[in-house]
Amino acid sequence: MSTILDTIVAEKRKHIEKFKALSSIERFQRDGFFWEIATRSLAKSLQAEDSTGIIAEFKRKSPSKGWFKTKELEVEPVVRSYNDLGAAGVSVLTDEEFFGGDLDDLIQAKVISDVPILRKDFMIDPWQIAEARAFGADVILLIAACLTPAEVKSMAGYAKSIGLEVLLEIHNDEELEHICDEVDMVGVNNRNLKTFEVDINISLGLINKIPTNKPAVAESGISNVETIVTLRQAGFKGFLIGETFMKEENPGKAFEEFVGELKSKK
Ligand SMILES: O=C(O)c1ccccc1NCC(=O)[C@H](O)[C@H](O)COP(=O)(O)O
Repeated sequence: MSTILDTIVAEKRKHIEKFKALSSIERFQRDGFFWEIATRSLAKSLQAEDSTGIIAEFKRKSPSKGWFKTKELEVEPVVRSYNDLGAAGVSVLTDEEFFGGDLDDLIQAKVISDVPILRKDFMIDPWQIAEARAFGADVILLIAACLTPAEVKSMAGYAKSIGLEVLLEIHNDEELEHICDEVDMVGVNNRNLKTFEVDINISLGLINKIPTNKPAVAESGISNVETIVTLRQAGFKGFLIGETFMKEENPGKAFEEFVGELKSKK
């Protein structure tokens, strides 16, 4: 039986074939801005002394929850709040069909912020990595469930060669084999991308198997500060949070209140 991840990846292949014909990797790299846009380090930001560790996410909809607000929800006020009020990084979903995203969201987020920007998408081709760099990303996500270990190594190697950091996402013990030197951070997705089930114990069960030189990021299903305290004690440096903020009328305000509560626990 095919899963949502299979469906997303199949659509992604079609999208890449169509758009690759319009702009090649070489063309992205020839663009005047490609090498000039300075990149920011998420790994460093997560490890800074006073970091909240929160990678706050902007997404308009998700396969598990549908639309959070409207198609028209603007990036600017939400990302400005994330940036100004304590996010260690910002994650921007760029997939249009399943998450309501847009590459323009990425470049807008980069321009109005000074924290590192993660392009969150389903990366299966180096062409998408060049595209991410051209549209202002600092970090890309590689999902182990979509790639072989050899593909992770070569795609992460290409990302590093053009100045991007790599967050590798795993979900189980088998996917630990995808971790390689070229990867900067390891994320554990608490959401089973096949069933949508979310369980924080997935992160807690894998943390001691992640190399200590790669900052670990817990992803998905984090809805309260107590969970962050638990994950931090276990060794996580980063916490990727989307729905908890995006489901609120004012995601920026929800983020501010969350960070206020987190700081009071320190
Ligand atoms: O969120 C989904 O429904 C989903 C379905 C299929 C593939 C990926 C999906 N989400 C991507 C993510 O992993 C989350 O956007 C991210 O980790 C933040 O999670 P959350 O805080 O639970 O929104």
